[in-house]
Amino acid sequence: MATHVLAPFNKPLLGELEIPGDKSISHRAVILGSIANGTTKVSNFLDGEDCMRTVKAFQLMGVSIEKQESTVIIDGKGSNALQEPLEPLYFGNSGTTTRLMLGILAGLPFFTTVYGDASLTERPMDRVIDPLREMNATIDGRKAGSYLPLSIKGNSLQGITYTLPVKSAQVKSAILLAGLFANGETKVIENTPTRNHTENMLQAFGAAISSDGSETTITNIQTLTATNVYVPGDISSAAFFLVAGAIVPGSKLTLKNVGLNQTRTGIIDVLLTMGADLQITNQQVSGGEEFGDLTITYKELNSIVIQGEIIPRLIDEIPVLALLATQIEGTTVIRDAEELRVKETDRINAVVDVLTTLGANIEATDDGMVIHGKTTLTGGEIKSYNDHRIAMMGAIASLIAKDDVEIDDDSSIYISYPNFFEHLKEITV
Ligand SMILES: O=C(O)C1=C[C@@H](OP(=O)(O)O)[C@@H](O)[C@H](O)C1
Ligand SMILES: C=C(OP(=O)(O)O)C(=O)O
Repeated sequence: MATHVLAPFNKPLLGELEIPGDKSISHRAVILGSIANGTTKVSNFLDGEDCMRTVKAFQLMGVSIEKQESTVIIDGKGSNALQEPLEPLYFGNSGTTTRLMLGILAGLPFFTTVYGDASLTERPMDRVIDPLREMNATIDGRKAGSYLPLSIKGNSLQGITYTLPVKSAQVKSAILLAGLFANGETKVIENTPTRNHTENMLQAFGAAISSDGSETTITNIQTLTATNVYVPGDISSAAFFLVAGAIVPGSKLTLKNVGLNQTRTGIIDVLLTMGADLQITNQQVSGGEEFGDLTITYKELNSIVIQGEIIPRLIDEIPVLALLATQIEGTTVIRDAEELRVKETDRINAVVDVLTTLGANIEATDDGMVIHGKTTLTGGEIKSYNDHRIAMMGAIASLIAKDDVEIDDDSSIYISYPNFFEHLKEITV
């Protein structure tokens, strides 16, 4: 537990940052590299706690995975070479590890038990377990198999057609990964598009997958072929510094090599609709994933309503977008974001609590929040709720606060952005 006191800064933020690798893509690179045949080299891998849970899980199943700084080398020998782990798999705080691994473990011919920390233990897993059971998976656990700890007895799986009842890329991914081991065709239909990194990476590893953006179909081809993966910077991490640049007068920040996959760029659309001065340069593509440099220059913004299809494209950015809204004249409304209630904490309540403590005018609704700006933020003692995105939102708020902001515990930040405070220091000199 590490308390962190941040003094107000209130001077322009200037500089250039290389944002660490994307968390979602890093998880998927380890998963597919571990079940493929051949050597997968993953560069710019996110060395965060969550992604290391995925690495450790495969190491316990006998896969050789070596890490040299931000490069990870996976010696894949195909899914048949995976071994029954001798101990329960610990997934820490990582929802992505848990849900994607359930899709893999359901089709492997051995027994596994999985568990997590207090937060993960309260997050719903029935959203993944229900469709996997339809595919003939044998999964059991607490509350009729809806919550961790869980046990999984690998089975021969059957393909299904499944329409997602929740807007979740983790659920979609779990079903598609199980589809790699299933007989026949597995089809996932989503009414609102969610991040498509699993589909892109399965394609890059040679899977038999096709997608029109709302219907994705996969068939079992027995083997995936290793390929090298470059992980672009995580736009969900870049979001903290995009907002920092947008709320501190006089700032100009460039964020290099940030992932620009269209299913993730909701924050860019929101900033542009609000009238931000945001430039995108050096656009490139690798492994089906777009990336480029983002430059944000401070400018007064307009309040807007954020709702509907854009929500899954910025779901993890909502805490810091709420902070942004406190610095905009008028009322910003966020709707259709009920998924925030089942993240690392109930992020609607956590955001409202933290920003209210700092003097903002913000109300929670069932599926979002309403923020009336512009308010001067005071300092104060805030709770991080053990949630990395809440802790980082609080740290960014301190830049414009009138007094010190004390975060009760900043250790969760290692989950997704281990060098966050170094970056904050770099631009506040
Ligand atoms: O698939 C992924 O990598 C993720 C999907 C999202 O969760 P849901 O699928 O639960 O919406 C997101 O919030 C999470 O940080 C990462
Ligand atoms: C929700 C998140 O991650 P996960 O679901 O993997 O715990 C997140 O990183 O904001």
